[in-house]
Amino acid sequence: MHKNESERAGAPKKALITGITGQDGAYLAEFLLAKGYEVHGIKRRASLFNTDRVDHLYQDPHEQGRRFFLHYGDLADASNLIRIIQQVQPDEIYNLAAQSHVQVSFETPEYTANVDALGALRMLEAIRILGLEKKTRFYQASTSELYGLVQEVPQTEKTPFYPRSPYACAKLYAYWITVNYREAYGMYACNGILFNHESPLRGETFVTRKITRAMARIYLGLQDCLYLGNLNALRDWGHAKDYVEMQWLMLQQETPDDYVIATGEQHSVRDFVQAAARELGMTIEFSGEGVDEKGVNPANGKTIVAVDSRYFRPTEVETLLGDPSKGKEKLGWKPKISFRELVAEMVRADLEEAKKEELCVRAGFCVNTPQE
Ligand SMILES: Nc1nc2c(ncn2[C@@H]2O[C@H](COP(=O)(O)OP(=O)(O)O[C@H]3O[C@H](CO)[C@@H](O)[C@H](O)[C@@H]3O)[C@@H](O)[C@H]2O)c(=O)[nH]1
Repeated sequence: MHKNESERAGAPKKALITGITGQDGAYLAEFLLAKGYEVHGIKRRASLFNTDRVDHLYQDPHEQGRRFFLHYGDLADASNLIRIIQQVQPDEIYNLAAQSHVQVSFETPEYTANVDALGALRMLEAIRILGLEKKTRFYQASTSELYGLVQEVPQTEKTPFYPRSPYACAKLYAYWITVNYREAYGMYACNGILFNHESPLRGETFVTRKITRAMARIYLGLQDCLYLGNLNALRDWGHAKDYVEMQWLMLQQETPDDYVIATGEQHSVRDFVQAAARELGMTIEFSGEGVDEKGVNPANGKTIVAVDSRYFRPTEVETLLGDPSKGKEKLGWKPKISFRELVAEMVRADLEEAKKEELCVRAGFCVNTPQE
């Protein structure tokens, strides 16, 4: 495996993670700290802390031998990125920050392009401006959304792209600029084409977390109904914890390359709802086919899942299925956590959250939890 300057000098390797407060950032930071890295993360300034996912990694600035550092920054701010990279002198950069919600990108296309497309360019340019092309390895969080209107099943590193949202169009630029800087300047830059990856740390408005959170709340009587969009959408869902290992592996090779990260297994949104319900011992039925179908609880005849067209996208990605053979062969990687285990873990975690909420409600503390 590749050894760099820092390791040869006996110092810990340094990693810089953009998007460290997100799901993947948190798992990756934990993973790299366990490997002995010094980990630096960039977080955006907000009026709330927004560091819940990495709070357990926080080290008091007065402690000696700290290996975890957070810096204020933003992918829209080039001079700030240059300053942080100059200060940290990272061996590896993981560019995970993004406006990552596909539906939201239809409402904020320009912002999404600025952060997701130009943000990647700003990072690559910063490395070049600082003359770190030979030192700093770069990972770009690319996405299966690039395949959009799929041209081939399953999708591999060679499948043509057909983006279907402002988000995917921005990510298409980021993918190609990463390839271009690799070819033009000999940089060690890689794209991980990640299929959907979930966990209890997933944001609440992505469909899996929305489902597990709602089912747990319905189970405890805190919510009546779950409104969803396209129940027929098919996704290749893996566990985020498995996928961050692959992100790291990509930067440890002799030569840089692009890889699909996926499970090779596909399920529909409807399957996910049913799997979550099963974990809670709830049986729901979807009556009839088509978009107006309703999930009914046979125990009391109540509708617990209903379709709301508000969640339909102007252009939908109907089906995604990845072929991770290249990563398996070249990097010796394979996902360890099954679909069933993923759903079970998410449901368990959300049931714990819902129980806390129930306790507050019963004790008279009114919490108005959003149900988006
Ligand atoms: N969010 C959401 N999606 C819904 C809903 N109902 C149905 N869906 C469908 O569920 C599918 C998955 O939606 P998301 O969980 O929002 O994820 P995504 O659009 O596939 O994008 C995620 O995965 C990409 C990797 O392929 C990532 O690149 C992207 O950032 C995001 O994490 C989509 O087809 C969406 O239309 C709903 O109520 N909410």
